[in-house]
Amino acid sequence: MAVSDHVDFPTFMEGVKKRNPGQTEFIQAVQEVAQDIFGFIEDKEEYHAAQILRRMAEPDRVVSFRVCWEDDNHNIRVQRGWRVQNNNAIGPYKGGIRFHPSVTESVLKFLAFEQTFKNSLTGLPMGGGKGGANFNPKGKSDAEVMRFCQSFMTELYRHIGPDTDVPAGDIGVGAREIGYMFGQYKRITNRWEGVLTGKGREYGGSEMRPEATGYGAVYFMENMLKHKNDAIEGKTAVISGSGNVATHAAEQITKQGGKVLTLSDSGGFVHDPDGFTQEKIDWVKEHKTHRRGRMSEYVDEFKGATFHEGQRPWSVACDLALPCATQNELNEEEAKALVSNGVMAVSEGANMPTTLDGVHIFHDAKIMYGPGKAANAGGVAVSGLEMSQNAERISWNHERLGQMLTELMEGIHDQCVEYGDQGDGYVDYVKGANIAGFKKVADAMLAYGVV
Ligand SMILES: NC(=O)C1=CN([C@@H]2O[C@H](COP(=O)(O)OP(=O)(O)OC[C@H]3O[C@@H](n4cnc5c(N)ncnc54)[C@H](O)[C@@H]3O)[C@@H](O)[C@H]2O)C=CC1
Ligand SMILES: O=C(O)CCC(=O)C(=O)O
Repeated sequence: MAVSDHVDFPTFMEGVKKRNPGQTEFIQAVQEVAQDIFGFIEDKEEYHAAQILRRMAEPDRVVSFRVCWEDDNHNIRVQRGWRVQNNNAIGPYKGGIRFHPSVTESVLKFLAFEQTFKNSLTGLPMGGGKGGANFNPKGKSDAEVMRFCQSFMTELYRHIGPDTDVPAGDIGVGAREIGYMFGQYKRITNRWEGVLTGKGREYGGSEMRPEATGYGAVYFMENMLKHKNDAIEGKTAVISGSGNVATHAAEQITKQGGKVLTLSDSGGFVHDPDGFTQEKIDWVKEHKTHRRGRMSEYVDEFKGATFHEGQRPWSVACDLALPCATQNELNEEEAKALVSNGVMAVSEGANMPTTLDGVHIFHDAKIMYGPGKAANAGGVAVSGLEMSQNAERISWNHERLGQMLTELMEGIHDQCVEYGDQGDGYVDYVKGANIAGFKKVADAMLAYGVV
């Protein structure tokens, strides 16, 4: 193979910006990974010569399609759907589907890129993908959501399959939406196969999948603390979001003897100084998932709590922080506030919730900082186990899956330490996750030659 010119990091990023104009989230995600990978491959000519990072930052394909549906008033609505298939070097494309008005091609490309590294870290055979639509399920009836999901799957089904691409849930896509989409896939193809994960338990879903991302993010936090001979018990935690990831993270912090002080939604955050008990968390789950209500209503139900309209929770003093809502929800100023209030550790349940400037603040302060691609990998890991169970036509019990999740998160933590230990007692978990995730995918790509 010819020896290539070594492109340096700034030149590489110039190219990424030029080829992806205006795709700020995608550029941000690539930059965060590339700065570590350039250090790692500096003396490794084979990765340069084969243009591995350049190829990883160019999705295998981006499918975009029209999603047409009829609302309850018989108006015809038109939305745009996408599936980004980023990389399948180590297994079928795998990653969630997001329904939210903020969805763009840039957002889905960043998520599919991140997913490639995350899935590699799990050690399971899964490539990276992500999909979604700029559809807002908020305020829609069940019948409207069903018609949208059916229309979305009527196009998506031809691009996916149990050995090709296996989507799952993400923001705005939970058990209800997965049910409607799986039903439509089965109806069109006349095949019952494990083409989606996060399914209901009655029809092939896995035990522990609903809990896996939030619990996993707390297990990652637990592992970071354990590495420093510390524990969650007795610590206060600030959590953003109030969806699947946030409520399960809150539940697991509480189970381990921590005190959760906040939860939030796009309207603002609730501060409950008495802590979110299991009873309160169950109320939030029911309120958000079934009544589809707002967090502001929490203070009518539980006295002593306050609602902070239009604000995010990072100014509340805490030992632990878990951003579990969405991308770029924790900026430089907010990171500074957390650090000056004495935060010890951050574990990201959401994907890329901290801006690049915010990440620098955490690094400079040398606090324990677990990036999403490592800390929230428990969800996709249990999805991988759902695929295995579906393929074997078996189902494992809650206890067994709980044990497997615990071990998977410990394994991910240990890989981060292996590649991120700075030798002075500080572990750069971002660097560790980026390099460990990169290496497996890169080596598989090298094995395939130029494809
Ligand atoms: N569901 C899963 O298994 C996984 C989810 N994630 C990530 O976790 C995050 C949350 O996802 P889920 O809990 O599944 O979604 P969800 O739809 O269950 O909940 C999303 C939560 O984020 C809040 N939110 C959305 N936009 C917001 C904004 N602009 N400001 C403040 N809050 C906002 C919503 O109110 C809601 O509480 C996302 O970043 C997602 O990509 C990561 C790994 C797996
Ligand atoms: O379970 C899955 O396949 C998707 C999980 C996901 O979208 C994520 O890890 O961000």
